[in-house]
Amino acid sequence: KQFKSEPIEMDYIIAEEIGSGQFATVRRCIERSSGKEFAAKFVRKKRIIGSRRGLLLEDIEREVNILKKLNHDNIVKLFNVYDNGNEVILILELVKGGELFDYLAGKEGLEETQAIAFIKQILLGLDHMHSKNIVHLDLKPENIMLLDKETQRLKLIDFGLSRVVNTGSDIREILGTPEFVAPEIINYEPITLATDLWSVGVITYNLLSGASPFLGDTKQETFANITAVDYFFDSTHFSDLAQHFISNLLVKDGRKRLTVDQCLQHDWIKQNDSYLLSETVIQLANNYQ
Ligand SMILES: Cc1ccnnc1
Repeated sequence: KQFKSEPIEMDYIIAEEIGSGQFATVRRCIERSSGKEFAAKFVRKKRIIGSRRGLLLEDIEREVNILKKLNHDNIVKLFNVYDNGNEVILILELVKGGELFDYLAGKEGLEETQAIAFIKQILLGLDHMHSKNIVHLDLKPENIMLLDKETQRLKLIDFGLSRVVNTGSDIREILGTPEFVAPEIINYEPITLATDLWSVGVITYNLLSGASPFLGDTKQETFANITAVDYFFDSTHFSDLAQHFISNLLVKDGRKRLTVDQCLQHDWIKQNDSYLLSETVIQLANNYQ
């Protein structure tokens, strides 16, 4: 038995719904023994083979096994797993600040320093995953949450499509969300760690401009724009450094894209370090006046 079979209500008080997706509902919960808050992700199991509802146990186990391997500030932590027959319930770290998607809504893009701070955290979480040959495959603002409204700390939360990419087993499955998928996904070519870096390019474009570089009126149009790498920097939202960063990620050949390490060393990301350091020095100086 790999998941706990006693009723979850024995150990947790189940509270309000805080998120829901195609196959899962997330509710805030409180651990009875400690009073600590967590997120309980109820993942529906497929009852009938072929039915569109619910996930196969093997797919749920894949997400659990991947989460168990990960331990990083920018990745949601997994604490426990229950199986009540109809659902598998993941007890996860509670992330309360809402989706990056909603934070972006209604804005015409973020200030460059804010976007850099967000992308840097996504890259740090990705660096941890890629160091273990784990690829996310569904990076998008809906799957990135703010820890809380005050701090600007982010966590990657959904590993339902994540895979371990190792030499040999080349995965070729249509996955992910049209706007954010890389050309190799559409062309049914082997998926590599670089597949995530394409999505980082799309998300960066999105954070700076509020727009989506490849979005068409239909899924087919979006796919055509992606495989043609047909996008442009239409407006004043992009500094030269930002354009250089993005255009070295939105590259058709995955082998030619920046790696996570190269992204973290890129001047667009590094420039912010000096900005943050100077801000800190100014704060300290003010405190001593
Ligand atoms: C939606 C969600 C998922 C995981 N942790 N907190 C909130």
